[in-house]
Amino acid sequence: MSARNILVINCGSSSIKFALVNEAQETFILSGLAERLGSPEAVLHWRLGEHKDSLALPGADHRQALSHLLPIVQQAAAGALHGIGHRVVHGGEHFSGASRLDASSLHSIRQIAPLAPLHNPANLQGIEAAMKLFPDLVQVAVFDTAFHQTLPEHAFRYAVPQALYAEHGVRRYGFHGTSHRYVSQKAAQMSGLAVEASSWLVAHLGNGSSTCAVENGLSRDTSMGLTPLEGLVMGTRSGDVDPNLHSHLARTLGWSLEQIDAMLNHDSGLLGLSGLSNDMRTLELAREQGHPGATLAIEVFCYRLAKSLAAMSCALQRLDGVVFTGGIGENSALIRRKTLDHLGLLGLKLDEQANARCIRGIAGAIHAPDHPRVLVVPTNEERQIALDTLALLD
Ligand SMILES: Nc1ncnc2c1ncn2[C@@H]1O[C@H](COP(=O)(O)OP(=O)(O)O)[C@@H](O)[C@H]1O
Ligand SMILES: CC(=O)OP(=O)(O)O
Ligand SMILES: [Mg+2]
Repeated sequence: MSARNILVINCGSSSIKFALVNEAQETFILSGLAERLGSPEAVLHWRLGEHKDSLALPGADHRQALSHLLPIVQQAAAGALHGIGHRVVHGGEHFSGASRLDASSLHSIRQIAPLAPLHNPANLQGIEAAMKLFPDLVQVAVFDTAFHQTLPEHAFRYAVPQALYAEHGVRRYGFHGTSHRYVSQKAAQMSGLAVEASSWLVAHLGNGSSTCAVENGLSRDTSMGLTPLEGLVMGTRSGDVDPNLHSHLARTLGWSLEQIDAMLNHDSGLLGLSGLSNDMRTLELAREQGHPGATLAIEVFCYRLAKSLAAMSCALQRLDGVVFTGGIGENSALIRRKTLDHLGLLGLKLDEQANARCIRGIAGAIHAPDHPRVLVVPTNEERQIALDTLALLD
C-alpha cells in the first residue's frame, strides 16, 4: 500500500487549524489557519510546499471557512485522502483514546459539550461540515482529555460533595493530552530511555498552557481541571483564582455569570496582567523597553509555572527530566530561564548557551552538566492526531 494522506482539523472558538499529513513524510504537504472567524477580518492562510497564500473571507463562520479550505485540501491531496482526524477538546470520562466518529460517538461528544462550552461546540461544527463534504471518508476524534484518563482518583477529585462527581461529572479532566503524550515519548527517545520506564515533568506553553507529570508513559497529574481554565497563567485565561472571586464580583459589582466567565477566559492572563497583549513575543519586547505591565506579566507567568511544576513532582517517584514545549516553551529562552530560577530546590540548572540555541523548532538538552535533564521538544499535535487516525484505519 502506498503512504496514506490524513487531513487533520483543529476547530477552535474563532479559528481552524488544518494540516494534510502524509504518513511517510516528515513535513506536511499542506498546512493552514483560518482565523478571526465570525468577524469582518476573517482570513484563510495556507502553505502548500514552499508556496504561501491567503484569502480574505469577511464575516465567514466555521462552515464557510471549511467550504473554502476543503477544496484546497482536495487539490493538494490529488484525490488521495484516506481519513480525517479531528481534535476534540473534551471527551469527559467516556473516551480514553481516539474514537471513530459515528452516530453513537457524536452523541457522546454532544452530551459532554456543556463541560467545554468554549471548545466542543466549535469542534462539532468542524466534524459536521467535514462529514457533509466527505461522507465516504473515515473520520476520527482525538481527545485532549484521553491521555489524562490514567490520573489516580486522588489527583482528579475536587474536595466538593461526592454527588457532584457521581451525578454531574465534576472532576479534573486535564487537556493538551495529545501534546503531553507526544513530547514525553520524544523526550524518552532523545534520552535513550524506554517510554515505559521514564518519568517527566512537561510544560506545554502555548495560548493555552498546562503542566503534566508523565510516569512510564502515563499521565499521573496535570494542571488543567474540569475545564481548560484551571492552572497556569495563559494568554487570556486567568488560571487559578480563589473560587470565591465569582461570588465576590457578583455581590460587590453586580457582574453576571457571563461577564465573569468572559473576564476569566478572555480578558485575563498575560493580557489582563500586562494591559498590553496576550502574545509573549510582544511582552518580551515591551519588557526590554521597561514596560511595567509586561514585566509583571512575565514574572507572574514564570513563578506560577514553577510552582505548578514543583507541585506536579509530587506525582513522580523519580525525575528523568523537565520538558518545555508549545510556542512559548519552544521559543522563549527567557521564560525557560526565569522559570528554572525558581526551581533550584529541585536541583535544576540551565546551560545558558544551550538554552539560547534551542529556539524555532530546534530540539535539544539545555541543562548544565551534572544537573537533572531539561529538554526543549517541539510538539506536533497534528502529526499525533494523524497517527491516531491511521491506527484506527488499520
Ligand atoms: N520567539 C518567541 N518568543 C516568545 N514567545 C513566542 C515566540 N514564538 C511564539 N511565541 C509565543 O507562543 C504563543 C503561541 O503558542 P502556540 O503553541 O503557537 O499557540 P496555540 O496554543 O494557539 O497552538 C504566543 O504567546 C507567542 O507569542
Ligand atoms: C485546551 C486548550 O487550552 O487548548 P488551546 O491551548 O488550544 O486553547
Ligand atoms: Mg500550537
